[in-house]
Amino acid sequence: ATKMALRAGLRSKRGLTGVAVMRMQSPPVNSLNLELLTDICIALEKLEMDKSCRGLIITSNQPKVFSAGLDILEMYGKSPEHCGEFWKAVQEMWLKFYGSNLVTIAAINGSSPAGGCLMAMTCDYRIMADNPRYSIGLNETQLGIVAPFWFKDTLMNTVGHRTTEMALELGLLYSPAEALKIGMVDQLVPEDQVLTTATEAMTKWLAIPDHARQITKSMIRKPTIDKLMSNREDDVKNFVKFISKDSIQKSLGVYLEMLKKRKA
Ligand SMILES: CCCC/C=C/CC(=O)SCCNC(=O)CCNC(=O)[C@H](O)C(C)(C)COP(=O)(O)OP(=O)(O)OC[C@H]1O[C@@H](n2cnc3c(N)ncnc32)[C@H](O)[C@@H]1OP(=O)(O)O
Repeated sequence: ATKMALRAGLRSKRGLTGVAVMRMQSPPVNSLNLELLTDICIALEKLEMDKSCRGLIITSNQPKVFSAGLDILEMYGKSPEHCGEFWKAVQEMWLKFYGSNLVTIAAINGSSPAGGCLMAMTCDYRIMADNPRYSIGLNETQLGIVAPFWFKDTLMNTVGHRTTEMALELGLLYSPAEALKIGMVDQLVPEDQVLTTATEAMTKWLAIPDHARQITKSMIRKPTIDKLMSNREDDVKNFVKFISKDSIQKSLGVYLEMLKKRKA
């Protein structure tokens, strides 16, 4: 099954060219498994190489959810080898998005916990549906797991030091209004206007000459990217060691059960 729809080189009625729209469609909740992560990375790599493409809007084709974050089933009851491969794919996704030369806009049309929030925060601009039922944030500690330093860095670069302490230690999930207040998202709009607003915002970003914007973006983000680049292998080892612990596996199992019970 295709996990993603991609429309590159989109020409809208308003004459916006060179903008791709990536719609995640991995039912039910766009949890980021190895397959979806790989598809996303390949698509982004192709767009980066396509000289006619200058911008990317990422959104969801699933109702009510942008992305449920990392697929817990990729980390629960799996071999250390599998966990290592999975983590490399998570790193790759982050590196590609955070370091992208394209203008990237997240059109967040549903809830976006943990890895979903991380993915949105790698973008240059975030527009979220103004629906109080939706939430966004890095809730890892609520699962009994610890977000790695580059999740923390991304959050810190987005909302600042003190807010990161509260958000990350408490594993807070924010309503769209709260997320706007702390700067986790940049704009709230009615649900049916998320994509059109993203297109409007894109026009503004594309008015800036690419080379000037790209060099500026790189200057701001490079130190954070370099930190992971020079620690990639250790980061994989740390993840595998941490996630393989009996106590952590037990926490993930309890959390998965809670998700199922909540549904019942
Ligand atoms: C150790 C180093 C750090 C590792 C870092 C990890 C970062 C992460 O991203 S961990 C993942 C954290 N994600 C979450 O906590 C989100 C959990 N999901 C939800 O809160 C909700 O599903 C939702 C708000 C996203 C959507 O709610 P909705 O009511 O529409 O759907 P549900 O009925 O809850 O879910 C449907 C179905 O999907 C399963 N599921 C949901 N999220 C995940 C997930 N992240 N991984 C795997 N599976 C997930 C859920 O259990 C349901 O399954 P069943 O239909 O089989 O019951």
